[in-house]
Amino acid sequence: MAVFAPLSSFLFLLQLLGLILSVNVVFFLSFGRQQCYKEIQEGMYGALGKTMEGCNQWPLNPPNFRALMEEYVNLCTDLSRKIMRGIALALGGSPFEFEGVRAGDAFWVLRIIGYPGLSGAKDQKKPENNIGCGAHTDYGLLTLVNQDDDITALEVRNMSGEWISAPPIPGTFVCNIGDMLKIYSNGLYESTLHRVVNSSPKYRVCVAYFYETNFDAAVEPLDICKQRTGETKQFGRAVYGEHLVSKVTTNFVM
Ligand SMILES: O=C(O)CCC(=O)C(=O)O
Ligand SMILES: [Fe+2]
Repeated sequence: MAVFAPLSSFLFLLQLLGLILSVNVVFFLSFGRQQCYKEIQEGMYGALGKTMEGCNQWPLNPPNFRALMEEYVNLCTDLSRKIMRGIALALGGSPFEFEGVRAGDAFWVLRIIGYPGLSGAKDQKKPENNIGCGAHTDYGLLTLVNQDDDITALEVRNMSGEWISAPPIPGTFVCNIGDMLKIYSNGLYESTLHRVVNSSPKYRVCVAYFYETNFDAAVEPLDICKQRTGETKQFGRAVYGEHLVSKVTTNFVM
């Protein structure tokens, strides 16, 4: 997990999202979590894409919400592609390792999450706030986490197995490495286990953008990474769309 400076400040957007999250308008609702996906047209990926086909449902108010979110997604996509070029170079490849059939048509997910503060959970007589996000790894290549500046809630498990905080640094994103990058890099990059525990009294908002491979990419360790890790393939082949569908259908069952 690493921290990167963003292209610009999105404070205004977070304020706007605070407003949106207080009313019941959703794309795909599960307790304060709203998400949209890069749209998959009918038949685009055959049986592989069937579960994910359809359009995002945008709220009509505020009227510029959709345009703002689409602009945000475009900026995050450009930034992520640039970061992936840097990572490709760092792995010893060409800057374009993650273009073409790998991530030239990168799938993406945008998730807007609201975590109630401790005071909101008091009436349930819970000693601590367990309305959060359980330990998991992200599925794709990279995640850009845009979190409230004044609440430390995101935790990461380090190599010694301890949970450590990833405190917000104003003006930056936390960047998670996802499962597909772990496979491509043959384990040189770890998809970091993380979770969210909001122990503050304040409602926390996070906007997480997930930069993925192509939906139908068949992901396996890159030769350049195998050479650096003793030629042994640590992971088998995984089709990103299958991995996503299996996570989505088991993680978000209502
Ligand atoms: O709320 C956060 O800081 C992270 C959320 C997260 O890990 C996720 O949505 O995958
Ligand atoms: Fe995550």
